[in-house]
Amino acid sequence: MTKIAVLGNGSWGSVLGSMLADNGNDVTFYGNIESVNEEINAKHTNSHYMKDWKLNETTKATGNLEEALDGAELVLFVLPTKAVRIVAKQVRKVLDKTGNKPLLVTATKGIEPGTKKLISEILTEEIYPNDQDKIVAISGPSHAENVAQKDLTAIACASTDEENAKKVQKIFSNDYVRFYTNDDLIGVEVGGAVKNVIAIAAGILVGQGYGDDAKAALMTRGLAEITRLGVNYFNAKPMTFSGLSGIGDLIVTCTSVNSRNWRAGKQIGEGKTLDYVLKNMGQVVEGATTVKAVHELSEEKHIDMPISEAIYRVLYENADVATEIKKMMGRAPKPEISL
Ligand SMILES: NC(=O)C1=CN([C@@H]2O[C@H](COP(=O)(O)OP(=O)(O)OC[C@H]3O[C@@H](n4cnc5c(N)ncnc54)[C@H](OP(=O)(O)O)[C@@H]3O)[C@@H](O)[C@H]2O)C=CC1
Ligand SMILES: O=C(CO)COP(=O)(O)O
Repeated sequence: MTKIAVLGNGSWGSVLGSMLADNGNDVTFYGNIESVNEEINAKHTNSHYMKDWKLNETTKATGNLEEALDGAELVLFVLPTKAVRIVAKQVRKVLDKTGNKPLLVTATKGIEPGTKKLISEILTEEIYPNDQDKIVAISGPSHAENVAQKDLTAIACASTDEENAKKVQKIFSNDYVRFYTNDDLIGVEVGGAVKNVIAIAAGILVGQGYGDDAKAALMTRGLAEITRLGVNYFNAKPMTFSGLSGIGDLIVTCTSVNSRNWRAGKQIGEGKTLDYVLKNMGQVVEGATTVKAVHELSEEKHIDMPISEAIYRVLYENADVATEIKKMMGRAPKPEISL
């Protein structure tokens, strides 16, 4: 049995935490909404984030970070990207006081605007400046709604330290979720973060009435630009993008109604504003944040990211969707394969 603190009890946090408790571990959630913590403790439900579903009855929730981290051997970050650095600083204070050095696992998918850092880079900076090896990222095609129903799922777990990736693989795996180790921590995170931007684009195409050919073209060219960013800026391995955290996650997020990013894109394609969509989603739409970081990188490092740039203009510069699609299709002819 491993003592685990799960930071974030939204949709993915509560499902992963419950799954880890099903696997026989001692799980405590840390959440910032007292009513959610109270509901988990009293009824083992989380009705705002996961309707008609029950968590494992051994799980507990608290709004006190020290209590959640007490004796934790593994700390799982499942927060929105915008909250990771804030909470990581608080975690560092507690760990410095107790001397505890747990393994850190991130399930968050995003790139921080401004710093252009991935989640493992934020955790390294804020918690383990000299020990990136103690950080593992889990990422792959996995929606909370499916895993909650014990649907069959496969996820990558990546670390610069093979033993730590294997530890996480062992703790997280069961008969419905299979974890594969991967040594390309950065590549796995890039795929998971940037596919959210492409999923917004996939939703927009559906909202505009386009069909399957358009979706396939978008996903394929989307993967080309994810790979270009990963290899040229982050030094990721190209093969990683053919795996679960690359093409795998892109497929599920661009085709599933469970995807928050796809649903946000569809509404934008139908003419709703980003403000309206974000206010009414009630859950995090990471692609809307990550696209800012991708835009900064594309401009500063001259990395060709035409789909992400079009999404940035639609979301933040009031660009017209139909005009952006026309511009994209009318770009100068080019060969298919180029990094
Ligand atoms: N949902 C899914 O199926 C999957 C999600 N992910 C990734 O997991 C991450 C979390 O997503 P998801 O669970 O869907 O998000 P949700 O929006 O469902 O939940 C996020 C939770 O984190 C809370 N939170 C925000 N800021 C803080 C803070 N400072 N301290 C503590 N809690 C905070 C939110 O509260 P509040 O409402 O107050 O902001 C909310 O309860 C994202 O990066 C997402 O991409 C990855 C794979 C699957
Ligand atoms: O990362 C995910 C699936 O693997 C979740 O995607 P959404 O945030 O779009 O729901």
